[in-house]
Amino acid sequence: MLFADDIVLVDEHREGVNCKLELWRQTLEMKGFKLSRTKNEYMHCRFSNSSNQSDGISLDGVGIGASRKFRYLGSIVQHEGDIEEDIQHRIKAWWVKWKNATRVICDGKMPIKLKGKFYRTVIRPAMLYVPPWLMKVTQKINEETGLFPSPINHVLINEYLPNQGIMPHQDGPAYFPVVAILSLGSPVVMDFTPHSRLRACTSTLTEDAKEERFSYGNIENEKDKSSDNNNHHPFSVLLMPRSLLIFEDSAYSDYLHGIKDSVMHCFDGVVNEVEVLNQKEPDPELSRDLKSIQRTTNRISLTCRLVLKVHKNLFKF
Ligand SMILES: O=C(O)CCC(=O)C(=O)O
Ligand SMILES: [Fe+2]
Repeated sequence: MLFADDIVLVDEHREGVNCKLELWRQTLEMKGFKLSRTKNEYMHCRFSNSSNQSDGISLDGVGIGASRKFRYLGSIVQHEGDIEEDIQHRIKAWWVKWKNATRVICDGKMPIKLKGKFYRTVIRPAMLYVPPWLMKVTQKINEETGLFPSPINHVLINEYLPNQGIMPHQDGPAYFPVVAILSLGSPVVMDFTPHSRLRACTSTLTEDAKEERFSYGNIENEKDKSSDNNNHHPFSVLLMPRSLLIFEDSAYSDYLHGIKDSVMHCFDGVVNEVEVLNQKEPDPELSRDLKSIQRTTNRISLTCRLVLKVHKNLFKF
């Protein structure tokens, strides 16, 4: 039995697709093939956000089902032109491969020499390899921002459960001081708090501020330790899905950034609040009235940075 898959018929108009489909059907049937009515689907793309709707596509007079996305040659194409699902899918596939590879390295029974060989031939090339889809993302960030002096060479991919965040921290001197964070999945609020060396008096803690310090659990949150007298005030940013946050200069060197370990995030007073309230299609996890987010799905972030110096023999077995 012969089987053909992954065929896409494209046209600007519904009539065009219907004609092409009919031609395909007739040609295939002449050669003894059959087009499956259940497996074929059509997708109407709205890349230009135009509102005209398709009336549907039919095969031999019978309508076929509509789809909002499809997989073609390994890529997921979405009807509104987004690439979010594609990226999430590729990250998941990569994680599975990575976990399998690290299982070998962590295997106590494996001789150290063999581990070294496995590291050099499998792990290290995988770590230094930037897949083309990710390269496209980092190149676009480089080109659009013009903030990195050379190509981004480090992307950290984090996945957060709905109650997970990241403790307040600084990214440190190993990186060029510009960070670009691409967010996918659940929206969250990222808090920026001035570094303690920039706060004048720590003895004037207010009760509110003391409470804030412990709101991250047992990690000391330095937020509001004192209201500093040098223009370094805490602030927060709402990170919506598919948004790109870039910070540099004093936001990099003078502030800690963190995300609360909580399923509920309040976005009242975030620096980009207006942008959120103006959104045409609000995120289902976000309540405009309560100015809060109820995190129900995972969040994936791609933190893109430039490592200034890569040590060749960082790990040696
Ligand atoms: O996941 C994020 O949005 C932040 C990650 C981060 O700050 C880091 O990895 O240094
Ligand atoms: Fe960070």
